[in-house]
Amino acid sequence: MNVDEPADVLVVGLGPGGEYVASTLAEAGLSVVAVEAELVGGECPYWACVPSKMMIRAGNSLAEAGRVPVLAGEVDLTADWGKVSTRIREEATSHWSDKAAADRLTAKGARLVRGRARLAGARRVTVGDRTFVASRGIVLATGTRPWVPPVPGLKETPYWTNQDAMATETLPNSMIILGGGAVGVELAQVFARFRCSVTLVEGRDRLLAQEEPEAGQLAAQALQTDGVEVLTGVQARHVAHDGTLFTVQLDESSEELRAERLLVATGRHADLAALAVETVGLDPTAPAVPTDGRMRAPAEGLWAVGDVTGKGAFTHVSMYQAEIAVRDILGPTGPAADYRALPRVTFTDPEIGAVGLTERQAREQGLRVRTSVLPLASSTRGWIHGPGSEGFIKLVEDTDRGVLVGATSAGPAGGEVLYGLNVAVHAEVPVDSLRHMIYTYPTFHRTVGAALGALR
Ligand SMILES: Cc1cc2nc3c(=O)[nH]c(=O)nc-3n(C[C@H](O)[C@H](O)[C@H](O)COP(=O)(O)OP(=O)(O)OC[C@H]3O[C@@H](n4cnc5c(N)ncnc54)[C@H](O)[C@@H]3O)c2cc1C
Ligand SMILES: NC(=O)c1ccc[n+]([C@@H]2O[C@H](COP(=O)([O-])OP(=O)(O)OC[C@H]3O[C@@H](n4cnc5c(N)ncnc54)[C@H](O)[C@@H]3O)[C@@H](O)[C@H]2O)c1
Repeated sequence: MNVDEPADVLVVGLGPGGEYVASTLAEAGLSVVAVEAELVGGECPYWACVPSKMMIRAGNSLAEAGRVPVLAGEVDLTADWGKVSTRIREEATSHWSDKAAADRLTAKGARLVRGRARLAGARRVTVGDRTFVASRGIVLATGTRPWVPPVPGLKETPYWTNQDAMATETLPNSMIILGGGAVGVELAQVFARFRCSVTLVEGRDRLLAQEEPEAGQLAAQALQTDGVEVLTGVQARHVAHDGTLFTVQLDESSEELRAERLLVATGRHADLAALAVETVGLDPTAPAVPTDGRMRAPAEGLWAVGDVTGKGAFTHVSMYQAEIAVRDILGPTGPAADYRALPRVTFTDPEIGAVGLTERQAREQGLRVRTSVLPLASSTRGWIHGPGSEGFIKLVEDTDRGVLVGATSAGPAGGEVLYGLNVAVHAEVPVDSLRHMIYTYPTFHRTVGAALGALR
């Protein structure tokens, strides 16, 4: 007969959020059982942020070299994907081994259990035929999986998800990407820069649909400059694979796309049914685990952090929430989770950084707003920079309070320029104060000063 195995805290899923919670609580002396079905570290280091940003760094170096003839002379350029895939295999993922991460976790005192966990009532979890019981509670940090749309034929084909794209040692000559969110646009640009012929299909009327319309337009222009065919406002109606090529039929047209590979980047979903959340009274069909400001879920002894909470599928959100959950468990508690100044960066070239609300979201919330949009090219730094200086600063001000509630900084280093805007939105720095700040000359971020003056 199996005996219940006790712990203070059970952590289910060891992506960035779960790993932080498990190791910090163990280091603080709690008895922690940490359960992981795949790799300790989760999506980010092996299949997502880190390898994709390595690809982007490589693609950007090609693009920058391509700008040399305008600025500095001649280059003889040969793109070699082997260098990228070797770096991902050897430097980033150690051949997709989590030994270092697992050792780091257990060295801090957590007990690592490998397997897929299911909830089994309050404070109870099963992994295979073992049952664990937590005296303090359970932290769910199980992330999301790719969401594959119900397009007829698609499921029967050998389509790629982000995992295949990160692991590939060779690039196809041609690729269709379904989905023009962050994954789709970042990878479309990388692959195109490595001479793959890419068609990007986005069902909504613009790329990066959750961001400002100007951001989507800029991303589309940048991709087209790199040779990507960008199709927006169209859905795949049927997908087939003949053993060599994919065929994608689009709606409202007789056009058929053909390519060697098909990457599905149509979003992600949390599988709450697989976690048996109904055993603790939660809805297994919900898109996310609901959480309060302390990352507590509405069930006894249950916390959730990361993508599974649906508060923003970003590693920095997961880490932020993990810290709040740890503080709630160990004490003393600090400020509650606050997503007003949620920053995000799409790492295309130009980078598209954004924080807080878009203009539309602000207006939908009933705020009286003033906005401004200024192109970087009109600034001294943009003009000096020359090729590759595309971008803009957009600001959204709540005029009643005189503070910025949202901003976008797109351009070279747009993700770094975002930092100042992130502080302004988070700390509610008065616009009047920002307007009288000194902005370094000649920087890209100096356009923020000009955009503040242009708020209408
Ligand atoms: C291609 C791509 C690029 C990205 N780039 C960025 C970026 O540049 N910046 C950024 O901030 N974000 C990026 N993201 C998003 C980022 O990867 C996620 O937000 C982040 O990984 C979420 O972390 P998490 O803590 O929720 O756990 P995850 O990383 O999702 O890991 C969850 C873990 O839980 C495990 N698990 C699930 N169910 C169970 C179970 N029942 N039992 C045991 N274990 C289980 C899984 O095996 C997994 O290891 C990117 C995503 C993709 C797909
Ligand atoms: N730089 C970063 O921080 C970064 C990079 C990559 C991913 N991420 C995170 O990962 C998550 C997943 O990214 P994603 O790009 O897969 O999802 P997403 O939800 O951001 O975008 C998916 C896109 O696919 C489109 N789509 C859905 N069904 C479609 C269909 N049948 N045909 C054509 N288009 C369709 C949607 O309209 C949407 O624009 C994001 O939420 C993001 O937070 C972050």
